[in-house]
Amino acid sequence: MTLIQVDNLYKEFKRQKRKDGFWQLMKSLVYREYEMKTAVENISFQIDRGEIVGYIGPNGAGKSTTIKMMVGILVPTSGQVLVNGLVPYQNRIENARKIGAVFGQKSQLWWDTPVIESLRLTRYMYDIPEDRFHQNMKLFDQVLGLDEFKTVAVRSLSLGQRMRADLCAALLHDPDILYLDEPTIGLDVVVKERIREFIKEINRQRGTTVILTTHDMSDIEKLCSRVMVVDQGKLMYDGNLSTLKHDFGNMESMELETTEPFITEQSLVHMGVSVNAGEDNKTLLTYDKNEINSSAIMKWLMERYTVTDFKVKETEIEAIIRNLYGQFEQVKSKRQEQEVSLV
Ligand SMILES: Nc1ncnc2c1ncn2[C@@H]1O[C@H](COP(=O)(O)OP(=O)(O)OP(=O)(O)O)[C@@H](O)[C@H]1O
Repeated sequence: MTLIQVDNLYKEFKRQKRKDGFWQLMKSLVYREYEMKTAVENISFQIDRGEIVGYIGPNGAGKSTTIKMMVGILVPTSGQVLVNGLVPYQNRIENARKIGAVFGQKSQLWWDTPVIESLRLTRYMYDIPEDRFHQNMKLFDQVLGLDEFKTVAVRSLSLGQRMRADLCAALLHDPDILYLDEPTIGLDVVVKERIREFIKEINRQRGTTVILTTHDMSDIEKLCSRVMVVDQGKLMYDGNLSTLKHDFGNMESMELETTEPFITEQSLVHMGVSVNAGEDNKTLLTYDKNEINSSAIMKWLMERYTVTDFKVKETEIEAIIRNLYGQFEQVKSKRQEQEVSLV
């Protein structure tokens, strides 16, 4: 069932033109010139109830602008967003009752107030029944370990504790949708894991729909079945992680250890394998697995070396994403060609 419907969403900002040089800068203090910046360009998608969607892209791609339009903070220049059947910016209060949001570094809690008091104030604001508040607090204690710091003032919390407290505040009123902007940024691995587990648990238990932006690809791998990639305001990819990996993660590497030092031979380079020799007879071979498979490389190796250890590794999602921006158009046109030839 569709919960969020986005059609041809477009947002542009008017901003002051940047000038280089001292005199140009002085002039711009008197004569202001403006330019339009397109942040989101005709994006369309649907999100169903219960999905966990990763919304990713490089800095300045338009992620936050899209989320702000879904939350109702920003009004689109054109196009439409419907969340739970409501236009968010026209129904901000009603929409706010059904959503929870955690925006990276900004806390929604009262800075000088102990966490528990902040959460009680949130309860009051959303008119949450007393028993529901206690049930939720029990779950948050169990999964996020709130007890550790709930009497501490928000200003004295560590980043990880504050993020955990913010998540509780965002979920206290049982929202249908949880928007998370960089939920694990700056956290240590243990807290990251705890937060990911919590998000999964909430999604599993309550069917909460989660939309998250992140630069941490482990968040995507561990949480999201669906990924949307935005670049320069345009939606470049919308699909599952395995298709993304298949289309863009074609590089594989082989770590190997030999008894003798490895010598790069032209025949291997001609096979399309790049060689990176390390210390202690350890070598890293990298190749496109759509062009050559690991058994062919292994056969080549066995004929020349005594291999004492080897490990084949798929490209990590981080490397895929790094290589991916810019490659979209190629894959899109390849797909279109395939579709045309199938017709
Ligand atoms: N209020 C604003 N006024 C002018 N330009 C803006 C405004 N907000 C965003 N932009 C511009 O719109 C573009 C998209 O910004 P946005 O914050 O949505 O990107 P993002 O993908 O969230 O980036 P990041 O990963 O760095 O948070 C950027 O070029 C940004 O400079």
